[in-house]
Amino acid sequence: MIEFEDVTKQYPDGTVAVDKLSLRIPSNQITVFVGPSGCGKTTSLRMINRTIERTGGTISIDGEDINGKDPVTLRRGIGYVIQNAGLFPHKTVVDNVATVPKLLGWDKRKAHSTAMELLERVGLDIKLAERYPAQLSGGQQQRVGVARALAADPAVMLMDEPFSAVDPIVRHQLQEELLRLQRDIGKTIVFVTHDIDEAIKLGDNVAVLQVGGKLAQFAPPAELLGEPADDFVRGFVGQDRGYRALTFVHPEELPVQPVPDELALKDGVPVGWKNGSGELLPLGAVFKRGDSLRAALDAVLTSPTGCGICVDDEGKAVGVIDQAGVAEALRS
Ligand SMILES: Nc1ncnc2c1ncn2[C@@H]1O[C@H](COP(=O)(O)OP(=O)(O)OP(=O)(O)O)[C@@H](O)[C@H]1O
Repeated sequence: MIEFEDVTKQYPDGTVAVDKLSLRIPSNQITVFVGPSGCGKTTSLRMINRTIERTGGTISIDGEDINGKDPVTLRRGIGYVIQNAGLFPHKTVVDNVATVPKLLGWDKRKAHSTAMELLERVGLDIKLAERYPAQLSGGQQQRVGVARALAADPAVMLMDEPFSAVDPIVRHQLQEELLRLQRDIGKTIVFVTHDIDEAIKLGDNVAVLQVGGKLAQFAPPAELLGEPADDFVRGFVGQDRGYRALTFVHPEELPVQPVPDELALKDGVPVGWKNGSGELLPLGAVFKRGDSLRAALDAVLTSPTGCGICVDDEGKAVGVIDQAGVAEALRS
C-alpha cells in the first residue's frame, strides 16, 4: 500500500500544487488520479518516486517512509512510464528495455532474454526489437515504454498520461493490453489521466482531484458514477454517467433470443443482416455472454435491425437481444 498523509507540495514560486492530500493506494490494483489540467496529478505522482520532493506530510510504501530511502534505490523499485514513452533514441528497442537490468548488474544475456520476453508480453512484434524508437509508431513506442518500466520487476508502476499522445483506436488497444497485462502481473499501478473515461475503464479506484491538489473523491468507478460526492465530481464525471454506469452492470443472464433466420452466418460467425431483397446489411457492434449491459445496449443501438448479437469466445453467434430485452435486464 502507498499512503499519502497530509502531503503538500508548494513550489518555490509559492504555487501550492498539492494541498494536504491524504489517501491510501491499495497494493496490486490500478489507482487512477484524474482531474482537470493543473490540479496536481503529475506532482502527486512524481512525489512517489521523489522526482519531485514534497514540502509537507509523509508518503510511505508498505509502511516505510520513502524519505528514509535513498532516492536512487527507491526509483529502482518503481517503474515509470510517461507520455511519448521517453525512450533512449540512440538505443535499439531491446536495449532500451534491457537498460535497467544491466544497471542492476544482470549479465548481458539474461538482460537481453528478459527484455525479449517482456516485449512479447506487452504485445510488441519481436521483429521490431532491433529497431530504433524513431522507427516505431507512437503506440509501439508506448508498449516499449511499458516493457522498459517492467524490466526490473518493480512492485510499483507510475504511469503519467502514457496513452495521451496516440489516436483513439490505438489508445483503446493499449488500455485493453494494460488490463490484460495487469491480470497477470498484479502490480500496484498509479495512473494519471485527465480523461474520465480512461479513469473509469482502467481504475480499480479513482481519485478525483480538484485544482490545488485537493481530493474531491476517492472511490471505485461504479461508486463515482453512482454517487458523486459533490457538484464538482458530478460535473467532472459528466452528463451521461447513468449510461456509463451500465459498464458495471453484469447481469448473470441476459434474456437472449435464438439466432433469427435474417442473420447471415459463415461457419457460425455473423457476417451481415439479410434484407428483403437478399442484400446484406452491415453488422453493428456485437457483445459476449457475461459482457456488461452497456456492451449489450451498444450492440442494440448500432444494429440496423435493432437486434444486438451475442457471440461466444470464437465469435460465433449464440443469440440476439432487442431493446425490450435490455430494458428487462435493466429492471431486474
Ligand atoms: N516547477 C514548477 N514550478 C511552479 N509551479 C509548478 C511547477 N510544476 C508545476 N507547477 C504548477 O503546479 C500545479 C500542478 O501541476 P501538475 O503538473 O501537477 O498538474 P497536472 O494536474 O498534472 O496538470 P496537467 O493535466 O495539465 O498535466 C499547476 O498549477 C502548475 O502550474
